[in-house]
Order: sequence, then structure tokens, then C-alpha cells
Amino acid sequence: MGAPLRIAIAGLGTVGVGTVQLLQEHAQTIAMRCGRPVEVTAVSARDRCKNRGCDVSGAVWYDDPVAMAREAEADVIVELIGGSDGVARDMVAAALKAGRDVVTANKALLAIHGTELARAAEASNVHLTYEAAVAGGIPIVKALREGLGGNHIRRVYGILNGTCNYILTTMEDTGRDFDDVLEEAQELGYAEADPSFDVDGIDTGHKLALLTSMAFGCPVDFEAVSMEGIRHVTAMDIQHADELGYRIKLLGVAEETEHGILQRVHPCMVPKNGPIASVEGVFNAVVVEGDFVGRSKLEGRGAGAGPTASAVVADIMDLAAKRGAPTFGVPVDGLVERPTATIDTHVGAYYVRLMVLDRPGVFAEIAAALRDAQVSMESILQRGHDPGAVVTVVMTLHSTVEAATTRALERIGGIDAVVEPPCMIRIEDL
Ligand SMILES: NC(=O)C1=CN([C@@H]2O[C@H](COP(=O)(O)OP(=O)(O)OC[C@H]3O[C@@H](n4cnc5c(N)ncnc54)[C@H](OP(=O)(O)O)[C@@H]3O)[C@@H](O)[C@H]2O)C=CC1
Ligand SMILES: N[C@@H](CCO)C(=O)O
Repeated sequence: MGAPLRIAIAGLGTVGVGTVQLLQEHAQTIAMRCGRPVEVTAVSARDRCKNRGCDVSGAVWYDDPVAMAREAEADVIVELIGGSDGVARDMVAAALKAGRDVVTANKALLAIHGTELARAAEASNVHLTYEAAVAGGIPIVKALREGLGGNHIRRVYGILNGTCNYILTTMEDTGRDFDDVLEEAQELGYAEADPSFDVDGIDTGHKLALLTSMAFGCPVDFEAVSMEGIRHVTAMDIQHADELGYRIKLLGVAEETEHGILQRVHPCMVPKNGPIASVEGVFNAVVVEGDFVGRSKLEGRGAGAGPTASAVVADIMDLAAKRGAPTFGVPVDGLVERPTATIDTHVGAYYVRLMVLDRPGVFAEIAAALRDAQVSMESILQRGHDPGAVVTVVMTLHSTVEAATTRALERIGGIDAVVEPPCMIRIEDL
């Protein structure tokens, strides 16, 4: 058995405590599999007196995680605090500068500063690893960088946020309110410190930006991700989707298109019998389409203490066993800028819900707006009949370039009888 790998953990919340518990419960198996034990020698969090439900009494306590990253007697620094800037960024930068390997679950940090931090890791000849940052317990980072590394990847997509999938499936199954289910997801430890990152699609955007870099060999470009969340999805839309043969999922999609790499995050209607629709609750799924492998789907829990700790510990074990890869699959200087496509160029079908005053001539105005934008309607249905009152109109549109759909919906939104902005959800054959 080799000398212990000494690790210092900053952040003893949902993921930090899960990681300590896993390392303690499976200490023997981990030591056997890596050829050396893993010891937690230092820890840091804000409140020293908090009862955390795990024993860290053998570790040196640091109030300041940046000092810990620089000074602790540790080979690996584990950052489980969160946030794209501030103390998380400072401590990761300090650890890399001090020549220590870093493990993090922090997708916000890497989506924004990933390329710069990967360069710092290379300069110090150490590793920066982040399996837990994308899709919780699913080993997608390892799969993309190693297992599927020989493929030319054309598209990677999936359900990347456990909180949103939990909300959408629980709303569908129980008819409960959005806010009520979000609160439950927070209690279960799934949500980000600021849950608007989950429900506004930002967390999915962070993860997608990392997947894009690994899949297409380009620098991380979070700014290029088009993001839309699930706040506008109502129980009525979920019901309509069901009637049309779909389920609603928040997807992140990165694809090579004729205009460049398109990264998009938005709710989608997906066929009920397809591989994405069956992914329920806190589960995530990531699908990779490669030229030699074809389509490969990985599914597992995307959030929560256990699955995330599983991924953090996988990174620690790789470092203990001296297995490593460049942060984004190739050295930073080998990452190649690719043209960026915008969401306007997306081509697909659409569901549109309108709230309109029930009066003669409204359908004609809607049809004229679609005609003038060269958008072809597949179906239109008015739900209910109540002259002078507000009724729901549901349309599906044939495959169209998004710029045309947007033009048509802007004009429809301006019709007097349309009393709310149109709700548009993309339909995907995934
Ligand atoms: N929860 C999940 O399912 C997943 C989370 N992640 C990521 O993991 C990271 C941690 O998330 P999670 O465990 O949920 O977050 P929590 O909010 O549960 O835990 C955060 C921890 O960081 C500590 N902390 C905050 N600020 C400081 C500071 N200035 N100095 C020292 N310690 C500090 C807190 O200390 P104290 O306890 O004393 O307040 C707390 O222990 C985030 O990057 C998140 O995005 C990734 C995948 C899944
Ligand atoms: N808040 C995130 C945690 C996992 O990254 C989610 O719900 O997926």
C-alpha cells in the first residue's frame, strides 16, 4: 500500500458532507482500488460550530479556505463551496499556483473561468478535475474525455439539471405548484444556493458550456449559450403536451451546425416514447452522438449528496492512482475557437399557447402573421368557447427557422385580442 493521499476539503454542505461520508464509509475499498488510502487532513467552512452529521475532528480546521489551499498539509484541494467568483475562485487559483491538484464540483466557476484555470493547472503541472460539476453522478466528463475520445462528436445533449427535472415531473405527476415543488427540491439539497440558476436555465448553461468544450475541442464559451428556463411552463402546457404525445423537459443541446457550434438551453417537448421523456425526477441523462460510436446515452441522478459525492470521490481516486487528463481533453493551447451559431438559426417545430379574447377574426389575424413570416401551421385548436372572455388557443408549427417563428410571434403578441405574450416551447424529436 502506498503513502496516503492527503486531501483538504473546503465546503461542508450537501456535497462536502456527502464526500466525507463516502470516503469514511468506503475507506477500505477506495484504498484497495487506488493502491493507497485517502485521508482528509484539513477542512474549511464558515461555521466551525455547526453540527454537520460527519466526523471531521481528525482534520485541521481553517476559517480561511484560501489559506488552506496554500498552506494545508495536503496533496489535493477539494473545492465544494460554489460560486463563479469570490472565495471559490481565489482558493482554486491559489491551490493551482501552489502546485496542488484541484477537485471541484463548481460548474459556475469553470464555465466562466475554466480556460484560465486550466492554463494555470498546466503551468503548475497539476490537474483540475470536475466530474461532479456536470450531471451529478453520471461519469460524463470521463466518458467524453476518455471513453468516447476517439470519436468526432456531432451533438451532445440532455437533461442536465436535477432540480428542473424534479419540478417538471413532480408537477406533471401530482399537479402541485411550481413554488411548492421548488421548495421541496431545495430541502432535498438539489438546488443551487440561488435557485434561479436552476429554474432560469443558467446551471444547465454552465454545464453545457463544459460539455461543449470537451466534445468539440474549443475553449469554454458560456457567453455563447442561449438560455431560457422553465418559469413560464404552466400546468396547462404540461397537460397540452400530454395530449399531443409529448413530455416537457429542460434540455441543454450543443451541436455542430452549418453556421457553427450552437449551444442552447430551453424547455422542449419530446416524444413520450423517446429516450429523454422517460427520465424522471432528479435523474439526468446525457446523450452523445459520435461518428463511430453512434448514439450513446448515460443516465443517473443529477443532484444531491450521494451522487455528487460519488463523482467527487471518483476524481480523488484518479488523482490517488495518478490517472489524469488535460482539463478539457486537450491542452489549452490545443483548444480551437469555432464559429458560434445563434438560436435564430435553429430549425425546428414549435408549440405555441396564446391567451386570446374569444371574438371573431382573431384566428385570421394570427394566420396572417404566420403567413407573412413564412411559418407553416400544423394544427390550431381553441380550448373552450366563451364570447368576449379569454380562452386558450394552442398551435403547433411545422419545422421552421427560429428567426421566422420569432418574427411571427412578435406580431401575434401585438394583436389586441392576444392578452399575454405567446408561450412558445420547442418540439424536438429526441
Ligand atoms: N447540491 C448538489 O446537488 C450539487 C452541488 N454542486 C456544486 O457543489 C458545490 C457545493 O454545493 P452544495 O454542497 O450544494 O452547497 P452548500 O450550500 O450545501 O454548501 C456550501 C458550503 O460552503 C461553505 N462556505 C460558503 N462560503 C464559505 C466561505 N467563505 N469560506 C468557507 N466555507 C464557505 C458553507 O459553510 P457553512 O456550512 O459553514 O455555511 C457550506 O459548508 C457548488 O459549486 C454546487 O454548484 C454540484 C453538483 C450537485
Ligand atoms: N442544482 C443542480 C445541482 C447539480 O449540479 C441541479 O439541480 O442539477
